[in-house]
Amino acid sequence: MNLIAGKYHNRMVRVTLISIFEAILGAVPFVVLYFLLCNIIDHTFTLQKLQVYIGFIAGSAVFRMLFSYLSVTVSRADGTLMVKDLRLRLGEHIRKLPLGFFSSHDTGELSNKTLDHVNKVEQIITMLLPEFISTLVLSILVATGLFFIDYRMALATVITMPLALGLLVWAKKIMHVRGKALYESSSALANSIIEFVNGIKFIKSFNNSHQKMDDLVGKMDDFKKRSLKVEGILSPVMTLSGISIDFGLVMLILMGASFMAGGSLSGKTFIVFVIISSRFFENLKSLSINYVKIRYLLIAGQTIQSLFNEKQLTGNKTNVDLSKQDIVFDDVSFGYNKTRVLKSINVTIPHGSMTALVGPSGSGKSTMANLIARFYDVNNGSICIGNNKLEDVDPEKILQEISMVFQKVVLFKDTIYNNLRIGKQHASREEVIDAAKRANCHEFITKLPDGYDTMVDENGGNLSGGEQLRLSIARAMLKDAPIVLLDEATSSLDPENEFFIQEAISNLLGNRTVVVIAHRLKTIKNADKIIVLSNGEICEEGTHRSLLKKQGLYHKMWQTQESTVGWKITN
Ligand SMILES: Nc1ncnc2c1ncn2[C@@H]1O[C@H](COP(=O)(O)OP(=O)(O)OP(=O)(O)O)[C@@H](O)[C@H]1O
Repeated sequence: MNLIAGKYHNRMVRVTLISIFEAILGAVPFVVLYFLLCNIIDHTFTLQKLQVYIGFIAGSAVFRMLFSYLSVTVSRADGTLMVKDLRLRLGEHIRKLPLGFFSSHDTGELSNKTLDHVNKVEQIITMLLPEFISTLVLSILVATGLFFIDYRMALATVITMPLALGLLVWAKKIMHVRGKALYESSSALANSIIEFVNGIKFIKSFNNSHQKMDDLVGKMDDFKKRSLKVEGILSPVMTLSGISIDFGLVMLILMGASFMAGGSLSGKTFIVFVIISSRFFENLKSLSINYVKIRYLLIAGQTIQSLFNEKQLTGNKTNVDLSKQDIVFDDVSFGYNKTRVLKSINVTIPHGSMTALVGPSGSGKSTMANLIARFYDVNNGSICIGNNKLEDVDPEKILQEISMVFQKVVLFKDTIYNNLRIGKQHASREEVIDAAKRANCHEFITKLPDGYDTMVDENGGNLSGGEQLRLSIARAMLKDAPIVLLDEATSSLDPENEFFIQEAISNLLGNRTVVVIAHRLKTIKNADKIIVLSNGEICEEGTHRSLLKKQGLYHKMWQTQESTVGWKITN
């Protein structure tokens, strides 16, 4: 709970104290009721006493209302602050997790944890916990009072408690197992809904909507089944626990009657016990229901905690200069899982150069780029930029120094202008336009209905693939980072778009260190260095000419591409 409450931990103590005061005030009517009953039975009741009792009850009611108001407002306000802080901390934590975490966790699961589960924690903090504490303290106070009046009768009152407690422990266990499964089912359902909505275009294009809808209905059925299972088992247990609490009243009456028959209990004490205990039992029942609710919602807290337990990338060096430095792979091995994808990579990517990564599909080109951006940490060896081992550097610092142009461009539902400014948050309009011009975007942007203020549809639906790619290059220009990772993706473009993009890429080069993941060798013919990967190992490196001379894999790939497209080698 400490991790979840964060810096608002003390505020939880404040809410607890207010609830305790509220409970103490709640005990006043019980005490007054006790004296009133004694007076009535003893025939000592007077109007004066009645006025005092009414004064006490009214006074305690006013204070209780005040505390109750305080408890609600303070717990709501604190709860809202706490939940806001929790969401921010959770977001911040998730942001710093390695990319591998996201491949092994569904979007639905993550959105469920950050939205729904956090709401459940809020429900515990703002509503259930104050009420639970207040009822618990009140029950303890009343039980203590009853013990002072007559310990035998008090024992009779609580004699069925172990049974009720045992049932509650059982309910807790059921909650833990079935509740967890219910949460998992709800995450799976959320994930399917997100997948369905995001992929609707593809689903429709493959005429697959019925099958996907069936999957979705299946998940809904599973969720319904699990909910019913939880309810179906929990309801009888809770009812049984309620009955066992009520049974305490029967025990009380039976034992009271036997004590009275034996002459060791007065009729007055007997009546006091019967009346006060019936209120006491109601309290116990609400306590047990709240306990089960809290236990159920706490599973949400545990899932949030497990997210906090995920290991972030280490490294806190921020005061380092990563510009004008070589990138050095020293005996690097890496695998996303147990299978090794990169094996003993030793290579230097010289600063200010254009270095191309080439090789068959699946040979590890993108993986090498992922490691430079430190989306993952290496398993063996090290990657250094200058003298700085990446593992020691703050991951955010690394990302500040790197621009990335991926095949799959992410555009947000916002204006073109704001989409470009993601490269540099505080860029002026002039800077944005200048970058757009250098990335060959300006012309097509100015032809759009609202120019730079045109709204981009979600995922850039109203822009062509080539236009999206050029916007992505403009972003990188604006960011002006010393290292550029570029996934060359011009193969699917028409010649005009390809020309514009090649020109934009040339403008991006400058004196930056550019690492290009190349799919077509023609585009990287003039690279300063070409690294040829095969099956996770470097099999050749050099310039285009030297590699052709070697007559190795590069030569073979070049010939294959040449014969496919019909190019002529001009050197
Ligand atoms: N997130 C991931 N989790 C598990 N395995 C992965 C992941 N990403 C890539 N791989 C595997 O790692 C290997 C190398 O993939 P990588 O994307 O680096 O190759 P590539 O040379 O860039 O391929 P391509 O040219 O097709 O893009 C492949 O076998 C791939 O299946």
